[in-house]
Amino acid sequence: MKGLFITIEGPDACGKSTQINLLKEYFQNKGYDVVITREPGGTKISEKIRNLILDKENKTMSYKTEALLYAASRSQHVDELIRPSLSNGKIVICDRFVDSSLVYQGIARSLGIENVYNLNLFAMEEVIPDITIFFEIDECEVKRRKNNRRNLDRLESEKDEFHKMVYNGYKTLKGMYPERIKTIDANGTIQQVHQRIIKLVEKVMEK
Ligand SMILES: Nc1ncnc2c1ncn2[C@@H]1O[C@H](COP(=O)(O)OP(=O)(O)O)[C@@H](O)[C@H]1O
Ligand SMILES: Cc1cn([C@H]2C[C@H](O)[C@@H](COP(=O)(O)OP(=O)(O)O)O2)c(=O)[nH]c1=O
Repeated sequence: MKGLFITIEGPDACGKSTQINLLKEYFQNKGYDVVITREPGGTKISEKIRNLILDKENKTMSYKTEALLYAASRSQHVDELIRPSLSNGKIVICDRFVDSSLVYQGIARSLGIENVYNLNLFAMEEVIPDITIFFEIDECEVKRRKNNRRNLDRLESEKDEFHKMVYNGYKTLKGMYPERIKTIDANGTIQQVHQRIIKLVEKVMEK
């Protein structure tokens, strides 16, 4: 039995983890076995790689190194947690996955979508999300939500221009993979956004 692999994408602080927790409860109440996880991270080794990448002290890290580390973290995550969970018929909900690399490293860091995709194909092999939910949100609302946080990591501290490239990058990706990547309006209250996600997910599960 094959499970369901859902990934959540969007700009920093758009509300992904808040919604992932609600979605997990929703599925559990329906009796499903759910695994929630995140990238970079999700396993002990991948979390160590995460600390290395996001540490503000590592100012001289090259963009290529960054892309390779994200892919290394993903490879471990897929082999140790995601693939086995899906093989056991579980629903896996992951906060960011390959599309973050395509957008942040491929587009915003200008390494090229194709280059970044190829090295991630090596990392993920056949494990591609069944559905990717992209959180579309007003720039001002993201800033408000970000202000609720005290410590910004190395990538979050990038300038507005970088975050604009990320946001537009997601729109480019959506054009490339319209069947897999679905957009939801992430403005509004936590409950409003949750209901929009449920609607979308129910449609996917009907198929
Ligand atoms: N719909 C919402 N309206 C207002 N604030 C929100 C909403 N969703 C999340 N937040 C708040 O915004 C901040 C970032 O949310 P979080 O879920 O951590 O985002 P992400 O996982 O995308 O970084 C948190 O302080 C969270 O409580
Ligand atoms: C998974 C992944 C994340 N990232 C970035 C996006 C975020 O700025 C950061 C992860 O931080 P995190 O705190 O997990 O995300 P968020 O701010 O959305 O809650 O790493 C990449 O650049 N490439 C990737 O492949």
